Amino acid sequence: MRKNLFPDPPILLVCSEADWCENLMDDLTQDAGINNILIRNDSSKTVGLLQYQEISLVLLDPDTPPLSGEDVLEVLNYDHPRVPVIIVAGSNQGGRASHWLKRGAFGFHLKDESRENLLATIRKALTHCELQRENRALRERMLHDGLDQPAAFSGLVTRNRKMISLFKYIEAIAPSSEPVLITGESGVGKELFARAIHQASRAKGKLVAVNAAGLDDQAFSDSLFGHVRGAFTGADRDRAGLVEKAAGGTLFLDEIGDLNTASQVKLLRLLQEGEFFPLGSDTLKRVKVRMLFATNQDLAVKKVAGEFRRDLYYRLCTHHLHIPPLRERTEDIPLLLRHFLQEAAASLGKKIPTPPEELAILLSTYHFPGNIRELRAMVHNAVSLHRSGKLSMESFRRTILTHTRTAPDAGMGDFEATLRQLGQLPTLKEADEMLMNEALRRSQGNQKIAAAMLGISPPALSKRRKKT
Ligand SMILES: Nc1ncnc2c1ncn2[C@@H]1O[C@H](COP(=O)(O)OP(=O)(O)OP(=O)(O)O)[C@@H](O)[C@H]1O
Repeated sequence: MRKNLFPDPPILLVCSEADWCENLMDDLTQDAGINNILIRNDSSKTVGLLQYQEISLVLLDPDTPPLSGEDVLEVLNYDHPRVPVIIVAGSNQGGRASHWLKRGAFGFHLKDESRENLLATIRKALTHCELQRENRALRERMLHDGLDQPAAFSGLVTRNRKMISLFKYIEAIAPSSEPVLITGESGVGKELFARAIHQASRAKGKLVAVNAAGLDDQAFSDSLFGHVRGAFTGADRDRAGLVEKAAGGTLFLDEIGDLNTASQVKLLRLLQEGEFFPLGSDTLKRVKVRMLFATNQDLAVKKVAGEFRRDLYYRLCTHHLHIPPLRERTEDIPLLLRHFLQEAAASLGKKIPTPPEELAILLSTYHFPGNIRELRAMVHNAVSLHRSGKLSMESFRRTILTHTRTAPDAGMGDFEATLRQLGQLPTLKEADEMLMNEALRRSQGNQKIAAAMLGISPPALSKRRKKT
């Protein structure tokens, strides 16, 4: 069976010291799972090879004959500017780091230095290349309209432009192994996005989801990394964790903003090194798994407050999707309404009810703190109450009215703040008129809905409008 090769495309090692090359290859395979390396002991073959073979990065010993290291580096930088070159030099080059960096090398290491530093630079260069590749793919994708894999997004109902751009972004980054952070208010569809990323990645492994909320460090480590027999009371046999179950696939960690600080350290190690210790074991395990994270909290604020590690924060943000709340994409409401009417009717074994035309308008006036989950619940509730004829708007009205009047975040704080900033207040008559106009604008001219928003009856609204 063909082994999984990493990285893909390979690393090119240009060096004529065969023993050193072999040692380095062993170390890279053991310490970083790097098993795709080409070796050339003749520097004149380097440039030619890159003409027909894609290469991730070049490790160049500048003393490899017959060309000078400076010449090879110059040609590589000129002809293949996207391929980073790391100089790995003999001790005769000690103290010449700035010489090589000024000439465009990505990094400089002496052969007899610790491997750890070299490994860190290689990892950095590989990430750099991957991000560059994704940026190019992203740019190309933005220029094209359609989606390559519409099936991956079939569960996400939308016609909003921002959402479609997010789908395109996902297609561009789906093949990458970098983490993705999905943010957005509760109920906007973060889990559905995680599923779409997994599907678009065409990964062979499974999608495994875990919720980090309420997990202490022991529960987190046990869930993710598993344990060995005797690790704690009751651990009567070895048990694999979710990371292993997701190997070759995707691990989706929801509510990442709630992760305790001890677990944050372990997660960072998993992300950076792909390594972890099962509970009670001192044997490192290594897996390849794509990691997705979701939260409805502002991680930047948590980072500043010292509740979320800075290094982990920056690692998570490599790719970031922010899903807009439903109130910012009201054009989706009619589509979602139809979708959930069909879903609810099917699950309740009823005929799909016809909604009144003004239902979508009523819904678009509401701020939906619970987003799509809230809309779904409203529709399921209305369909379960429905007997025959047109769908009644009553249950929708009641929910909206209750939430609008009682919600602490119904926008009244903003309104008061705006009022305080006004130099001159409007007269009561002017304020009356402005409010009525705004309600009618939001309700697309529907008097009944506008009146409900203002807390008066439709005849009262009509009377007041005649007076102004
Ligand atoms: N665009 C959409 N089309 C169809 N259904 C959707 C869409 N977005 C969300 N939903 C549905 O809304 C509900 C909530 O979605 P989901 O669980 O993905 O939200 P979330 O952002 O992960 O929420 P939370 O932050 O509370 O975990 C689910 O039933 C989901 O199927």
